[in-house]
Amino acid sequence: MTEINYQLLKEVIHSRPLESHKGNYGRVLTIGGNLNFGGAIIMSSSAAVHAGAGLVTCATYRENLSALHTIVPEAMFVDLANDQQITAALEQADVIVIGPGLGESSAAEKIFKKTLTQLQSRQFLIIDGSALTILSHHQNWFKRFAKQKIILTPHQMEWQRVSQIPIKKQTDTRNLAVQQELQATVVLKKFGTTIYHLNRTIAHLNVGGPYMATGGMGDTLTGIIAAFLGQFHQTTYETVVDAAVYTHSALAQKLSATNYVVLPSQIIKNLPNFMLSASLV
Ligand SMILES: NC(=O)C1=CN([C@@H]2O[C@H](COP(=O)(O)OP(=O)(O)OC[C@H]3O[C@@H](n4cnc5c(N)ncnc54)[C@H](OP(=O)(O)O)[C@@H]3O)[C@@H](O)[C@H]2O)[C@@H](O)CC1
Ligand SMILES: Nc1ncnc2c1ncn2[C@@H]1O[C@H](COP(=O)(O)OP(=O)(O)O)[C@@H](O)[C@H]1O
Ligand SMILES: [Mg+2]
Repeated sequence: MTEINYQLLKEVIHSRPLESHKGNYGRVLTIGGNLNFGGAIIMSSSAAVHAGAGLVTCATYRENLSALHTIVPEAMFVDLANDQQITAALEQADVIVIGPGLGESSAAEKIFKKTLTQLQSRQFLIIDGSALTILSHHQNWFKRFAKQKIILTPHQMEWQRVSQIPIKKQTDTRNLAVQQELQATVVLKKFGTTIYHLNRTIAHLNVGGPYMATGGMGDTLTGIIAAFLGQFHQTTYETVVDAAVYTHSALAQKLSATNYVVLPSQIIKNLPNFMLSASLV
């Protein structure tokens, strides 16, 4: 087991070459946000923009469009109810996030299955929130369609649903066994988040705390992981995932020095400054 530390950020976050453009920093597609949980996919999209993704497209329902564009005008929109638009968006993306606020309706199940079916081997897929619960009901889809480069970001209850391991019995040995069967990276979110990689290495997070316990905190993490995977290619993708998870909690910890609670939107706003500091040292 390795402890993730600040040193890792220096390996991953570099100054940008002068001759580069938005196409060099990742096309991120975020899928989610039903009527009740629109904020989740907006936070994911906004986190991706603020963590440096070159182009972010949010696939959500029309009801969320004006809120999306008010909060993060940098993000583009595709209508989650428009099959043709979704097909094209899935085709073009480098990194896909599915699940924040998606809900578990039959339409949500359909879009999850479509995403798995269309997934290309060059693409990264981050599965979070409602999509993890859908996955727990349809493990056969996952085994049939999924390719490598899939990252699951469950909290302990979502992991219980997917792995069938009760929260109290979620030890590294048991978690690793199921993760290896799934053949996906697993970011198990909790106090002391643990990341299980395909090569069986286990990375442990020793930053972050209860000031992060606000709805939307995990949704925000998905956007940071997506942006990092879209733009940082000088190390292995496992290292990039570790660096993204560390950034989310280390930044929250920094902000907690002067704030009783740290909101997802505060983390989002402070990402560019935090990343600049890491790129300079
Ligand atoms: N603003 C928005 O739009 C927001 C939208 N959201 C979206 O909502 C959707 C549903 O996601 P969800 O996580 O809220 O619900 P669910 O999957 O039922 O899990 C909760 C259950 O698990 C249990 N639990 C045990 N351990 C836990 C742990 N370590 N961390 C957390 N929970 C833990 C917990 O136990 P309890 O609280 O009862 O003690 C409870 O029984 C999803 O799409 C998400 O993206 C949210 O992000 C909020 C902001
Ligand atoms: N006590 C805590 N210590 C460390 N991290 C925490 C704590 N409480 C919450 N978090 C972090 O907040 C995030 C919560 O994720 P999640 O439950 O998926 O949130 P949501 O679905 O509401 O966006 C995770 O990254 C988790 O590690
Ligand atoms: Mg969540």
